[in-house]
Amino acid sequence: MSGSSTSGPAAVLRGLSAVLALTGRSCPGALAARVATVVIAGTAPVAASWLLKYVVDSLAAEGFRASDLNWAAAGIGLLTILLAAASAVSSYADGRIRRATSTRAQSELLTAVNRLSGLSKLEQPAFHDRVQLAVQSAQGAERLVGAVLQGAQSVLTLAGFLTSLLLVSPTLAAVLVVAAVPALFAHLANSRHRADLFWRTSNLARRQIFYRGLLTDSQAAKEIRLYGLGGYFAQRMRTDLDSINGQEERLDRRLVAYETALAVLGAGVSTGALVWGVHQAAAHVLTAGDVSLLVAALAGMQTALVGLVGCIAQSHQTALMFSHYLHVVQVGDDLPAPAAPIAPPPLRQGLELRDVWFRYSDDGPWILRGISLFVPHGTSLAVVGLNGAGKSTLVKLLCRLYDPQRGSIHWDGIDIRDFPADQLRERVSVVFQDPMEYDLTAGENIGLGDLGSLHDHGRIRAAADDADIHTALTRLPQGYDTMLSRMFFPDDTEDSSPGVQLSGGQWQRLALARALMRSERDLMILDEPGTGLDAVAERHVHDRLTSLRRGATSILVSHRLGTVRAADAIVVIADGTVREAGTHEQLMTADGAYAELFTTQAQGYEETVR
Ligand SMILES: Nc1ncnc2c1ncn2[C@@H]1O[C@H](COP(=O)(O)OP(=O)(O)OP(=O)(O)O)[C@@H](O)[C@H]1O
Repeated sequence: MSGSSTSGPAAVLRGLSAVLALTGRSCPGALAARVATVVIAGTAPVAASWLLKYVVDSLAAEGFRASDLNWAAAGIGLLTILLAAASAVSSYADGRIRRATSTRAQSELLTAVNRLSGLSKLEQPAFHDRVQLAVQSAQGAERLVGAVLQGAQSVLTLAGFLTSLLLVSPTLAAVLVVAAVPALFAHLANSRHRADLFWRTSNLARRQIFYRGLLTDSQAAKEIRLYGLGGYFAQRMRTDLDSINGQEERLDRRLVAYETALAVLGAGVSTGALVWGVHQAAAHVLTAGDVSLLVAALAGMQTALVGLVGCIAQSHQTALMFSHYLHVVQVGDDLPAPAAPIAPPPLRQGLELRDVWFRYSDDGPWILRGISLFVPHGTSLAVVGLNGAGKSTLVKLLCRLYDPQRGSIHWDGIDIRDFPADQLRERVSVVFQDPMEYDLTAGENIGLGDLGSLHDHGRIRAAADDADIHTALTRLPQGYDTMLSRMFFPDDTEDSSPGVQLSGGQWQRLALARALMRSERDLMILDEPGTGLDAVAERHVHDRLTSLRRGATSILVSHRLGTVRAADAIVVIADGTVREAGTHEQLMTADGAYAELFTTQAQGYEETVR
């Protein structure tokens, strides 16, 4: 991050105005109430000190009558009541602002992240850091509002006391203002350093959260214990924390020197002013009331100045941090939107890849190097190849989670970049190689495949049947309503017993059922749907999928060559290119890479059986 572009005054002002606008949108009523309390709390101390001066001068005057002071005493009492009420109202309004602003900021942030159509931004570590800082600043947005309001209150108090002091002694007022200038700049510099430090250490902070997650995650616990990795990861977390703490410590140490010097300067100025005031009163240049006003102004101005400097520093720092939030909510989509978007039509001719080249980053290796192939409508294509050949990458390109750098993918002859990505995905059903395991009920885990049918028990059950998981789900304690989580309880139930966990193969079948909620879509893509299934389940699921895919356009990625031989066409991907293509029989006759893979697998089975 360049320091100048994101930590200059322009960035601070951008952050400030964005947070105030956000608060205005989130809770205008509470903000208005809080502004009213600022006016009361900012001006009441000044008004009280003038009333006090009047009382003291009256007491010292000849022929003073106690009844003359009744209104002044009542005024001081009223101000005290007003201040107390303002304090209570401001606590309440602050609570509302905190809840509304933080909720709105976080929801706008997540909406922005979710607007990214592709995966590439989310896979960049720097963007990750920004999102993490943005989440922190979204949660702390209300602190910035609080600091700005507190600052405004201090400005009002300062202005009031400054005017009062100007009436007593313009020189003294000028000395007090000049004494505050170094404090202001020191705090501003400090907050800029702090914001830079946050950014510099965000990678370390993210990593130590990762280690902490590993050490407390039940999924990771097996390997961590088996390989004895606990101490190792704890040590790495410690090293990262030490590094962050070391950098913070150095900054804090610099601050001690600053703050001591500033406190001594402030105390010196106040003491000098007081001594001067007493001498002036002794010489009858100032009245006793003037001295009481001077004492109140000195105390009030010191407090307001410290408050103002603190608020500026805090809002400066928080506003700079807020630039990360603004960066994320304003981030452009990682997939270019089509200039003239077309709604994807039902697939009728087929899907075609024309000389597709792809790599994950500009300086990374090419993963796909000129892939060309055609999947006619209503046929099945199987994709096979060694680990890392680029099969899953191809699947992700077909879903437009990335765009190829060269070449194009066509849906009935139309470049898929001309479709809005979400509309293309509406026409596709996919089981990814690493499907999600949602901490939700079994029924929801399936229904999520088609949100519109989330509560359609008939369809959910049919999909579970097709994925051969229905019977297992009915045996769960609450059937389809069983929570598949050890962390959360189901909503809207009295039941607070923890949910259950499924086996790896059962989760895999659940993911398959989720995809089958969309089985009527134009294109079905299955990336290793058999991983984790036992032999009986695999046979069963495979037969079911074969019949479901019949007449539909489908792409199946699999290492189990027994399951791909029925496909209408098979391609072998190697080194990012199509090494071979044809039917099972053609490829076996060609005696090339496919035949070698197939024979090796078949021999493995035969040897096992023997
Ligand atoms: N998000 C990513 N960022 C960078 N490189 C990636 C990413 N995903 C995959 N790769 C790289 O792309 C190459 C192809 O990966 P891909 O997952 O497409 O292979 P695959 O053929 O599906 O392998 P497997 O049979 O093991 O599932 C690998 O070298 C992998 O390291």
